[in-house]
Amino acid sequence: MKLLTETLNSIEPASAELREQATRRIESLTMPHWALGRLLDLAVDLAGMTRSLEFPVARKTVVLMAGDHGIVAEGVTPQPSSVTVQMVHNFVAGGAGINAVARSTGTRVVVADLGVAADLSDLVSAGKIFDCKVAPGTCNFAKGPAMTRLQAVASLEAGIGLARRLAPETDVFGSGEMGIGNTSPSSAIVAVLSRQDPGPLVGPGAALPQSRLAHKAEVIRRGIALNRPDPADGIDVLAKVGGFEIGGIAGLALGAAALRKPMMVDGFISSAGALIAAAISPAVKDYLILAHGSSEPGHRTMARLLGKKPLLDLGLHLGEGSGAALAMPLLDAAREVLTGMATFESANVTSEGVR
Ligand SMILES: O=C(O)c1ccc[n+]([C@@H]2O[C@H](COP(=O)([O-])O)[C@@H](O)[C@H]2O)c1
Ligand SMILES: Cc1cc2nc[nH]c2cc1C
Repeated sequence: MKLLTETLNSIEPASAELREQATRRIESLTMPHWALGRLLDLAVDLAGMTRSLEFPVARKTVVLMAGDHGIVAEGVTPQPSSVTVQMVHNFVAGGAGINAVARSTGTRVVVADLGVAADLSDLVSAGKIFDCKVAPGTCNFAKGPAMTRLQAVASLEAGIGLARRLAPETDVFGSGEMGIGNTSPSSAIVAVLSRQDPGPLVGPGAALPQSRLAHKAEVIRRGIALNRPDPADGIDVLAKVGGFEIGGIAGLALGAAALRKPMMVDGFISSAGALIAAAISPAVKDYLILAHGSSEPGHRTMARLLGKKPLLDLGLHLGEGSGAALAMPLLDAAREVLTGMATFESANVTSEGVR
């Protein structure tokens, strides 16, 4: 609890002064007013987060957190839990979607076990993954809480610990996850925090047939009614209906914010982690960038609660951090615009009528 408290105490809002300076600089650059649109909004955000007009974004790290879910016993996913550990091996071997996308954008991928229901000690001792295992899978939240409050704090602190450990070699964090069943806790989290029925917030996840969606929604509805998570207490929501990798993502967001570093949020599950972080510390939102709009239906509500517009809209629903890795080059573009463009004055371009 000490690490969490210390981290929460050191999160400050983004700098209004640096946002203002970035805005003034942009208005002096040789283009019609705000002509590079949301790329410029991104530049202002990054300046405010990092307190610099020459914000560093070169070193990008997606932290891919894996965990298993007791709720799988309720038939909410067509995939067996064993796919989680199989995919962890695939990530380490470089053969997954995230590995391909990350290679193409110069993004490093690190893998952490937050709660996989399998023995990963070989990969841990070979230094291929971080061992942050809280427990081998959550409990079934249709029958009781997914985890204890202590375990929820442990998962948050594991994410904070990863942020701290990777910070010396990271300018921008990206969130990623792998966990068969994890769209169910994610739908539960957005339902609780938006105080809505889960029905419209439930989607196919990893290809659940349309005919099973009503069952999935009913299981989640029952889990919420049974556990009664308190929407005013993010840790309680995480403990009652969350997941270990979701807690890890929330912790990564808190840790990054405390270090004044941006975190690129991937899709549906990552956004559930971001929502937990924001429920614990609203100022964390200043350090979050929403990479893309997931095609899971509940993601729109998540984006609204986070107060963010996704950068990309490509129909992605893979998870793993793939959308976060894909959006990373936009940060380089934002930096180059702010630092590399000529001003009206330096380039001798008439600014009348455009400012
Ligand atoms: O991030 C997303 O937008 C996303 C949307 C749908 C599915 N996923 C991935 O699919 C898995 C969870 O799906 P499910 O159906 O088993 O709950 C998990 O490993 C996620 O990484 C991810
Ligand atoms: C193969 C596979 C890869 C994934 N990556 C993220 N979730 C996944 C789910 C499955 C089933």
